[in-house]
Amino acid sequence: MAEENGKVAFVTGGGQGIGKAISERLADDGFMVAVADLNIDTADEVAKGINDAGGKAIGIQVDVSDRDSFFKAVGEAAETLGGFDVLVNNAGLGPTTPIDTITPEQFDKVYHVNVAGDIWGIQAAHEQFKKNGPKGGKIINATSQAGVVGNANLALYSGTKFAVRGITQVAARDLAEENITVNAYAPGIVKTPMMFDIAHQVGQNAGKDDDWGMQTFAKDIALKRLSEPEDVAAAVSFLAGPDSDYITGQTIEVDGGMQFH
Ligand SMILES: NC(=O)C1=CN([C@@H]2O[C@H](COP(=O)(O)OP(=O)(O)OC[C@H]3O[C@@H](n4cnc5c(N)ncnc54)[C@H](O)[C@@H]3O)[C@@H](O)[C@H]2O)C=CC1
Ligand SMILES: CC(=O)C(C)=O
Repeated sequence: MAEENGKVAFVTGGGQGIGKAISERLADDGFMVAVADLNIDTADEVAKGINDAGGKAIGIQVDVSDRDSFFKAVGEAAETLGGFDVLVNNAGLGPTTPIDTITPEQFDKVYHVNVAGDIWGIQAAHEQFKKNGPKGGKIINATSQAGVVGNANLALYSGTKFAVRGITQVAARDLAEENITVNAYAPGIVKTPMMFDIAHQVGQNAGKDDDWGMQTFAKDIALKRLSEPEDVAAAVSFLAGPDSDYITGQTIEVDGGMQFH
């Protein structure tokens, strides 16, 4: 663990997968971390692991799709940890949705979590950053390689992740005067419960097993290995730290070389 840097980071979806790795990495970097998740048990467990390792973290329950819940959780984190410097809008839903199967209910649910959730988070963080004066703050949003190039059978998910890149660019312009940077990370095929669910459905739909589903996504990775959550956390560490102070409105692709621009 690095020495505490006196800054507070709030990570949504911090209870598992990529969000867990980000929470642990930012704690290693010296941040006090609010591990925020719909599932308070996993959030508390991740926070406990960080505290046991010598860092400082709290678990907080949040439903990112609910604006009041997001504001309440961010307010609680700022009060308990003594400030607010970085928001990682990481929570997301990734259903497999062949185009004709998408229902209005599914559309509402996925857009409320993946898109509205990011907007509520930006608003709640902005309210706190105003108290920081010229110090500003950093907002980091999760998009995906599927938000850079449309992926088969992921119309709903890909659409939300394209929207996240648009919101990132606009918020970067809107908040720049207050020294608030807004960037995004676009993971590739990461070994998490979300990706294993997608691989399972793709394999099952093709009459194949889960490994075939995963390899279907993995075949275009230039570096020829699937991503660990820690690969993504390393890029978020850069975006949360001072070395990225002159970068805003950008999406960093952390996909082992799937999409090139
Ligand atoms: N796993 C992958 O291969 C990729 C993931 N991503 C993105 O990275 C982010 C994290 O993904 P994973 O770790 O794979 O997902 P995951 O499904 O393994 O974990 C997501 C976490 O978010 C939490 N969550 C879900 N709905 C929530 C809500 N309404 N409010 C608060 N928390 C909620 C869940 O409880 C869970 O702990 C997502 O935005 C995802 O779209 C992007 C590209 C690839
Ligand atoms: C889940 C995801 O973001 C993919 C397949 O890129």
